[in-house]
Amino acid sequence: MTRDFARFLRRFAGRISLLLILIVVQSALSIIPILIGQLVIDEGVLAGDAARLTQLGMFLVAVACMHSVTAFAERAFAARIGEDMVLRLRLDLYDHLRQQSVGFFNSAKTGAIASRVHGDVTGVQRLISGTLPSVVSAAVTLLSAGIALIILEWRLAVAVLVAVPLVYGVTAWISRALKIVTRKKLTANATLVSRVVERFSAAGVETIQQYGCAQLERAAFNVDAMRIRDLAVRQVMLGAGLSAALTLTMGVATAGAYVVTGLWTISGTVSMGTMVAMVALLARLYSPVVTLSGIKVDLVAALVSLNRVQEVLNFKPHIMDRPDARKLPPGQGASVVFSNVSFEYPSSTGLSIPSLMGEKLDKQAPRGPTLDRFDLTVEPGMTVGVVGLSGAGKSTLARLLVRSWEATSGRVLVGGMDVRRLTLESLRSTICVVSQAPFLFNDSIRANLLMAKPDADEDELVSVCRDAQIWSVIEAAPDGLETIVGDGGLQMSGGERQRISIARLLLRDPRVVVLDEATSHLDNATENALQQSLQPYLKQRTCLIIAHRLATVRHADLIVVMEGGSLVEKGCHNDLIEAGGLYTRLSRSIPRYPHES
Ligand SMILES: Nc1ncnc2c1ncn2[C@@H]1O[C@H](COP(=O)(O)OP(=O)(O)OP(=O)(O)O)[C@@H](O)[C@H]1O
Repeated sequence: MTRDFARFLRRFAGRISLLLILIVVQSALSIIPILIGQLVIDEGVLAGDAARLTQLGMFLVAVACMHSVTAFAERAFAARIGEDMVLRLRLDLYDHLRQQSVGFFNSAKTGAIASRVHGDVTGVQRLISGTLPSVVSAAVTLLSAGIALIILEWRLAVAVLVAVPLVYGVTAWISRALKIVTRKKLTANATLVSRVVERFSAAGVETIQQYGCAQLERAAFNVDAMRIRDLAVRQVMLGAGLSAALTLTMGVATAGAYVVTGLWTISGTVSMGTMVAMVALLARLYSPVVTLSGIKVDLVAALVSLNRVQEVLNFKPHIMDRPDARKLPPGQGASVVFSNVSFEYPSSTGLSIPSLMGEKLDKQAPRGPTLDRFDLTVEPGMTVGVVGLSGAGKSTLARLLVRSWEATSGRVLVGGMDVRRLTLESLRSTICVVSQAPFLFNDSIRANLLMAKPDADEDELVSVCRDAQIWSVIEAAPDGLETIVGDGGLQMSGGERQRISIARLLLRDPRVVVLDEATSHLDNATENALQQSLQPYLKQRTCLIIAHRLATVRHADLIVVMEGGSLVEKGCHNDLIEAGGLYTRLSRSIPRYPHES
């Protein structure tokens, strides 16, 4: 972790060096007035030299001016560097998370990820722009006050040093306890955020209300919140205990210094000015120690945050471009081939970071094979219907195609190339999957559409919405394309969401289209109209239509029937009905609509 942080800091080496110089100058300037104070008493006041007094006074003013200018510059510069580092860290984290596979996000809790990107990064920011400059400043003050004390009276300096191991021991012991508590508190915070994000989503609230489990949920929230309270109190008590112990040590040491230097002054060993300067320096010496002990609390918290950020940055994505990955050559259609593909969803362990997953998910075992030696060839421009019982593995085919997961054995080919040899960017711009429950972002319909083609003009948007049979709905809405779809698109009906995402697919204009129950929420008439308007579009593309409703696929060039992850039947509608197998049973068990003969 320290190595990673050092590598990260190296990117800012030039500016950090400048900051360090500013801190050193600023801290050294805070010691000079004390040394001048000694001269003021001995050479000005006690010697009765008014001219020397005035000269020293002017010198003090000059030092004060320089001190304030450097202090201001140091603060401003530290803040700038700190914020720049945080920006870099946030972008690194964002880019890294963006590359993680679907499996990573399936296993991780959304709230836990959010608290890494926001809470922990803010913790690191405090480290960089607040804690680190304070540490350096306190250390430099400590050093310069120590040197000045040795120059003034080395015997007192030695006496003071005796207290150092004691201070160090107390600090180290409490810091260890603090580190554990801080880590636990951050995890507890993430758990609470995850609960709030999930339970207070529109769908979460609806489910809780429907099943009347609000009291149970409240109790669970209370447990999480109480845990944070207890840990926060323990954290503050440890920090306060550390400060109290150190303040007591400093108080005793200062009293001792007063008595000792006072006796030396009485016996004439040191001058009055030296005594005043020594006591002032002692305060300068101890105050950084107290500051450093306080900082230790922040430092521990910030280092834990940094560790948690690094943990994410060091987690290698499971699915990424190979070094020799290529783009799919341009062309019209693209074939899709599943060649002897077997697949088993792996256990959650290793898919994501344990501290993002929570204990239960981390212990989940694999569920067994989902696809078993599956073979299918879809020629360019062909439309293939995929049907089968729920859980047969139909949607898994789509997930393997876009490489959200990788086949355990066998090969998946698009345009004749193994998907593992294609760049993810090229693969995912070639294939577009519309699922049964498409996700819309809480923004306008226009913004959701423009995701697929940011430069699409108004005519294009209207045209794809007409083809997707959603334009009449948008036109009738008071805000038209500016209508906000709500959290997850929940202010639209299921069928409207599906049609908006089909419009988005049309804008994206991929070479391979996968419609995974993409029209399942539509009434028959609307589905028919949609099929009619999509026909010319789909004819030019390679198409996989996954459906339960057999009418959706009956006109496909080929229909494949899946059972338990294997292909059990294939043919056209009439052949399959005649064969009297699973397809026929499916056709009987699903209620027929009047137009399905
Ligand atoms: N991310 C996952 N992790 C583990 N198992 C999964 C995951 N996604 C799906 N499965 C399991 O894989 C099997 C096949 O799922 P899949 O979604 O492909 O079925 P399907 O045929 O599309 O079903 P449906 O018709 O109900 O949509 C199911 O048993 C499911 O529980």
